[in-house]
Amino acid sequence: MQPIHFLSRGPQENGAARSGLTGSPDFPDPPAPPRGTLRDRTRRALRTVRSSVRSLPRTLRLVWAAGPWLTLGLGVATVVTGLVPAATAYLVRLLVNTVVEALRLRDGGQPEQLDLQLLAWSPTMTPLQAIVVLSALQFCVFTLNSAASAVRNISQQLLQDRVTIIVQRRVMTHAGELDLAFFEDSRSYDLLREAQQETPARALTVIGSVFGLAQSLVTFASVGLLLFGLSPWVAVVTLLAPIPAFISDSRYGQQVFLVAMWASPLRRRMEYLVRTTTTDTYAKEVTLFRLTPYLVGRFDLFSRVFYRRQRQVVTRRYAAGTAWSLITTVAAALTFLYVAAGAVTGRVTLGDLMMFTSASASLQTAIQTLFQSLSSAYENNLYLDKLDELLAVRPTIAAPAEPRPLPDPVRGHIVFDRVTFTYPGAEEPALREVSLEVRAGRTVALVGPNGAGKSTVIKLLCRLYDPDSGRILLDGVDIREFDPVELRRVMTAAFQDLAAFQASVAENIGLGDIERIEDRDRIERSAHRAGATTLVEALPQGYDTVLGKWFGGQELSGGEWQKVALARAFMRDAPVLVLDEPTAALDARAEHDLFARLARLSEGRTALYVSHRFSTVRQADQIMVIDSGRLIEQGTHQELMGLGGTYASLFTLQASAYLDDDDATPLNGTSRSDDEAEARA
Ligand SMILES: Nc1ncnc2c1ncn2[C@@H]1O[C@H](COP(=O)(O)OP(=O)(O)OP(=O)(O)O)[C@@H](O)[C@H]1O
Repeated sequence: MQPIHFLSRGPQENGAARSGLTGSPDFPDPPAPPRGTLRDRTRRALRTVRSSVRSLPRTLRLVWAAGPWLTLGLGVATVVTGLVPAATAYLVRLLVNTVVEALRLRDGGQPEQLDLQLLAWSPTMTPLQAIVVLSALQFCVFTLNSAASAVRNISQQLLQDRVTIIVQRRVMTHAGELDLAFFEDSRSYDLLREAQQETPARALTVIGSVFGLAQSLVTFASVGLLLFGLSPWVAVVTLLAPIPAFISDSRYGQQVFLVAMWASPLRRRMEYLVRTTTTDTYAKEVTLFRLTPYLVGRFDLFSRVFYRRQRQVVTRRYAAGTAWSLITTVAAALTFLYVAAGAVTGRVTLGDLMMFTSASASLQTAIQTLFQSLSSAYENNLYLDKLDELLAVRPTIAAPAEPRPLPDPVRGHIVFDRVTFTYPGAEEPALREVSLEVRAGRTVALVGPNGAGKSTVIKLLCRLYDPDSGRILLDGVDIREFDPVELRRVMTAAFQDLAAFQASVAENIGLGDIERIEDRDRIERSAHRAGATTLVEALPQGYDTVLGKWFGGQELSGGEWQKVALARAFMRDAPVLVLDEPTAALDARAEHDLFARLARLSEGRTALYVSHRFSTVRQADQIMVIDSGRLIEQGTHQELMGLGGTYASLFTLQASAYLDDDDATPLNGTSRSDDEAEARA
């Protein structure tokens, strides 16, 4: 996996306090962007502009991919609404000048050349007629503006939904290609959360800022031109006045983002606490142990720290913004004074003054929107970077350039050749120099104390991870030479921490071979092999019964879910069957029945299973005992009992739990094994 550079661990991630429940909510200041001199700030503001402008094509590509027609609609509406302020201001000028002329004529003045370029085609037009035409034009402009606003709102809203869908879809598809290791790393979890939750929520602001930028640019250019015609320096002052506010805002925009990233671990804890009090899996214990007040208390603790920080940044940002925008207000007042004075001395007409009033107000708004959009585009850009960062994470377990075709048929001969493996971030290897051989068609049981490395063997075999050293061979070929997708096609598995899909029984089983999800015969056969037929038949709608509470379905017991998951594993015609404690929740009879039939069920497949129940383990063709990441014993039940080692002691320990204490054989198992056997018994 590529290193994730940005996501520095928050303070809670360091040291001992990594628990989601305990630990200090100490939340030192996030890194503040350096204050620097005015020059530094200006440079930073320019960087913001450059970065925002550079990000535009990417954002536009995203929006375009979401809906080309909607984007076009939004584009046209943006240009139209962008031109409206200039058109309105210009019409106001013509209208006021015409009214002044009409009043002059009424008072007996001589007709003057009306400054009505628009009406030049009809020099004979009276002022009254001109007023009617201008009012009609004004009406057209307003109507056009309303229509354009409607188009803009519709396309913006729809585009927002489309962008959200597209981003979520991309994240889903990409997450499906990533390694298991990615999901087991808390930093990746943050990245995934940012990309998946923040980015779609940013869709509105992304679109808003891009098109807001475009609209204000159009207004800026058209109104700027009008003002320039009136007085160049008025235009320049009006255009430059909002820049200080922008420089201030670009600093805070960056800080808001930094705070959000810094608070990510904190928010993850808050989300976790919400989940513990609102999710069914926790409900029993939370109620029984009366944990809610404690959990809510923890939530309060984290949320206070989070909120305090947010409040600080948000207030500072907007207070500073308002203070700086005073400069803009002062400049606006001065220019207004100048133009008004010009109207009194006759340097400009009354129409010019009205046009200036209307135009400068629109220009101020346009420039502010322009700068805000730049800041916001910059901020959104940082969030979109998160999405890109996620999409750039490549699985380390990828197909080789020229994958080797799988043997046809796959026999299922498995060899671990001095395999050592350490989990990412772990200090000790989970497996050390493990060498083992499972001959094709055999049923092999992996046993050993908790944390011994049994599941790790299974994960490596399914190529969810790659070993640090050593090789894993399938039918004599290193599994890294195959395409992992092809490799997993020849394996089927059931795990203890099974996936309970909120779907019908048939679908839950059919997902084991997605191409045959409609094949009811096969689904029923798989259920039969897993010993789930009686269970399914007792359900109200049989195979069509929806399971799980999410969508109002029927809840199953742990063991019943396991039977369904087992049936799913049997759906696939895979030569290698892997069962990682899939029977821990089954009752003794169900498990016994399953393993008694396993050899037949596996139908010549290689079956590798992990179990802590020695009564079933003994039926395996071969038993491998793993302890502390090493293979320490292997053989049949008889051979291992004869050996009198760990297996024999664990077996005897478990058997003795069913007998009187007096009958129990003295043991020499490790203390971990003792705990485990006690728990299992
Ligand atoms: N995702 C992981 N990241 C880091 N360490 C892990 C991870 N999964 C397991 N380990 C560690 O690797 C070691 C072997 O774990 P493994 O799950 O293979 O044990 P196991 O024999 O299957 O145990 P159990 O009987 O409890 O299921 C343990 O010390 C465990 O803490």
